[in-house]
Amino acid sequence: MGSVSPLTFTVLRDTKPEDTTLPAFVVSTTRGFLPRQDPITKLPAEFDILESILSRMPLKTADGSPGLLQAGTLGETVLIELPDLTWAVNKYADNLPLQNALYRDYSFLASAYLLEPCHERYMKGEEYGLGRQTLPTMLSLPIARCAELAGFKPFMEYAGSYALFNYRLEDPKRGLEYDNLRLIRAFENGLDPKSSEAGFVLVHIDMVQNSGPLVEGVVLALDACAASDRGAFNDGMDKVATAMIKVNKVMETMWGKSKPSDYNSFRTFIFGITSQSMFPHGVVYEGVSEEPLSFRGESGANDSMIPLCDNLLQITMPDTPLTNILQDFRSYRPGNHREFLEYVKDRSLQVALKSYALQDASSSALYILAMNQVRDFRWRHWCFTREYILKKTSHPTATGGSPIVTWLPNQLQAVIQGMVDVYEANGKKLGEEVDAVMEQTIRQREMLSKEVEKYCKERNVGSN
Ligand code: HEM
Ligand SMILES: N[C@@H](CC(=O)c1ccccc1NC=O)C(=O)O
Repeated sequence: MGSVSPLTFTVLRDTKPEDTTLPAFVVSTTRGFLPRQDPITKLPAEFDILESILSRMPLKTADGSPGLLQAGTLGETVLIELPDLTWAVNKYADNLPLQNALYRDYSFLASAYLLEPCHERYMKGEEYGLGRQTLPTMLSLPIARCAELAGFKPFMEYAGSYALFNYRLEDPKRGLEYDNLRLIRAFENGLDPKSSEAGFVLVHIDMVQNSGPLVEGVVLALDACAASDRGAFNDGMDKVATAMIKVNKVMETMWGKSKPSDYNSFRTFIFGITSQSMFPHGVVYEGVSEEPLSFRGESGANDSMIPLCDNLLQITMPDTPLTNILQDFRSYRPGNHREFLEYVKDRSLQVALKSYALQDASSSALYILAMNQVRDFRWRHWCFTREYILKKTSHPTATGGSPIVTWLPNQLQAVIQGMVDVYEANGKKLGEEVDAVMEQTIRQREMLSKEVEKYCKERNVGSN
């Protein structure tokens, strides 16, 4: 009676790269949230026509010549050339990493097909207007099938498609070094590795390649807390903060690798359906559903590193409609990522990680320093949003469908508040390093409030 059985979750140490019966995405201490093996680049021969359309698709193709999106002929090309290849998708049903590659490729084509008219208007300096409202069977049927097999919704996602399953190594021997990374698929100029589209995606890969030690730190902190092992707990928390320092350092390279002035042209193709003016009634997936369907678009909100930290550290978000969007985003990710995040959330509560940390001054300081990395990430992120989006476009919703001015600050203010609460609960006596961090944090809180107020006024939007 009374004892609660410990929750368990298996994090891979060996990613079993040759095993095609496991999904492409399984969390590990070595590759963290990256796929178990580098993404498949070459589809089986049955899909040659899909490959052909995708390689002709980008505004600028691999050989530098203008592609179908530049000519505005992608839609008609799909309708004329692409047969329904669902039978071929089924033929490879047992190979899950291959299904993931098919899902990536069909989702690129589906997004380009749906948003091509918006891109044309954007290039003429007009509003996005409406996208195509129907996905025809040669796209809807195979994407529904491979998405089901690979464990995704039938619309482009951050991990399974656009970002984390969209890189290849130019020289396999050099591994995941930034300069050795190339995109597999692109909408605009992304096949040129120096382009802003390539830089935008590849910086995400470069960050997530540091998530293995983050996962390791989280597992260590949880297990040590359960065993009341203070030394090991502090090591785990330190590992978490150190991994996030590295992630944040790489994040800073975004400014140089992807220019704010280039962002909005390839961005058109990564919008979703949910809460977007381009798809006011959803999209009809012909032959899949009588009712129109709606999915959120591409977003880093579907990355798993920050939700992992939120769940471990028990960061409390306010009870607002904005927080509901955050919860909804958590369903747009590989199944195993989702299960791991749920496990960490439940286990952290079960072992009362936060109160365990606050029972000891050194653990409290480490807890604040880990939170500080989450704050640092979200603050830089707010700066990105200001420079790449708010200063460049008045479109009110982000690609994932969240309100552009207020959503990110909802979470950033919550982290800041969490830090202030822990600092004050410790009588502000956690050493000089923490004092300096808190001084900066409180200054930032004021700056953020003022900025958000200014943008809300300018754009005539409420604060939540
Ligand atoms: C130029 C760079 C970036 C811009 C302009 C940008 C923009 C945005 C926007 C507007 C959102 C709101 C969500 C939505 O789509 O509705 C968002 C969410 C998010 N993005 Fe980014 N992002 C950038 C880079 C990154 C990078 C490099 C990462 C790293 C993984 C990232 C991770 C996230 C996360 C975790 C969220 C959810 C925020 C939260 O939980 O508070 N973003 N991003
Ligand atoms: N929500 C962002 C885009 C975005 O979030 C994103 C999209 C694809 C891949 C990574 C992303 N990273 C950042 O959040 C936007 O509205 O532009």
